[in-house]
Formats: sequence, C-alpha cells, structure tokens
Amino acid sequence: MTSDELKALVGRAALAEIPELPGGAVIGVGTGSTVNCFIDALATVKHKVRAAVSSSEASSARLRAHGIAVVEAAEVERLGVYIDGADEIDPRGHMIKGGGAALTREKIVADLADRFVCIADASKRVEVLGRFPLPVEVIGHAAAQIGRRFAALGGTATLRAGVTTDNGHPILDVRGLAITDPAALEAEINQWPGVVCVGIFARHKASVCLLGTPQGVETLRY
Ligand SMILES: O=C[C@H](O)[C@H](O)[C@H](O)COP(=O)(O)O
Repeated sequence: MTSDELKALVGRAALAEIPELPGGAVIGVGTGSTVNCFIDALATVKHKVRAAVSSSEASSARLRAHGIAVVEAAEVERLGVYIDGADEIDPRGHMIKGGGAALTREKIVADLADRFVCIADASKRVEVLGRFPLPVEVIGHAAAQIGRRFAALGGTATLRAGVTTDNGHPILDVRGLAITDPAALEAEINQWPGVVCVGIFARHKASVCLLGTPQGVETLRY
C-alpha cells in the first residue's frame, strides 16, 4: 500500500471515533494530508457532526467546501474528541507536530478535547522523538536567541524559509535533538521568552493512535 492509501485508510477509520450524539457532535479537526483524508471521509457521513473546530485556515476551507460548519475555538468549552495527524509518535503517545506549521492552533484545540485521536501512517512511529526536525513557532524578534538556546542543547535551529503561520509568526526547525524526555523538554522550551509554541505534544499527547500499516489499521492506546 502507498503512503496515500494508508492515510486514506486511517482517515476512514477515525470516523468510528466520533461520539454518537443527537444532532451530531462538535469535534476538533487538525491539519495536514492525513487529516485531509479524514475530512473527505467525514463528508460522506455529515450527519455525525454538527460542527467542527479547526486548527488551520486550510482545514476550515476544506471542511466548508464539503458543507461542514466550522465554529471558532472561543465558541466551545470542550470537545469530546480531537482528530489530527503527527510527524512522529513514540511508544507512549508523545508526538512531534508542526510539519505543516499549524502546531499552535493544534495545541489550542487539543487542549479543549477529552481525547486526542492521532491518525498516522506507519512511517510516523519512532522509538525516540527527534529525527523529524522539531518545529517551534516563535516571535521573530527572539529567533536568534532561541536558536542559541537550542545550540546549547545540541540542536541546530533554522528558520523555515518562506513560511509564516496562520498567526503571523515564523517557524524554527530544530535538528539534532534526541528527545528522550518529551515532557521535560516541552516544559523547558515553553519557559523561553519569544516561544509561541513548541511542536512537542507531551502534555497533550495522543489518547489513541490509529496507525495505518500494510496489514491494516493498528489501534494503539496510551
Ligand atoms: O502542522 C501540521 C501538523 O502538525 C500535521 O498534523 C503534521 O505535520 C502531519 O501532517 P501529515 O498528515 O501531512 O503528515
């Protein structure tokens, strides 16, 4: 199976994770090519959702194009489920996210949700996070100093060329970190002035991962 076929497989499998509610559920929807497959699958069972809270302009546009209502995060107090992809996921459900520059809004929507359902193809499963460059959304003014802080930890930070997030900020991609304690590193980086959001999702880790493998969907619970 190709990577696109695996993404389509887990996109469809995630439909079963939507709570059954009279009038449909309000769900959180992430960003990326795997989530695009989920949104396309969702369009075939629109009655299951009343509305979606989306983590990016791109996902909002795709949802609306399918006739699915989008509401702002500020309009909801909690969500039963948030469905999103990942760039890497470790054996405990910790993730690296932000390859598509949507990490900040993704963490905001994930924070509203009771459950984070990660959908990913098998290539995203790793033993230790950090082979994928760690995305960090920063205030531009602080980028050089944040880069020096990463260098002190053994990482190399580079500005992602030509990219500005939906929030108007640049992204640093940090290579060379072996993230053996994701929760500690997330907490540390969150203390640095000028960091808007770090793409380590340890505090907001996956509750379950639907992993697309050539043998089918593997369900991993954390
Ligand atoms: O900013 C983007 C997100 O964190 C995505 O969920 C992540 O990059 C995975 O994307 P894809 O499903 O395209 O591999």
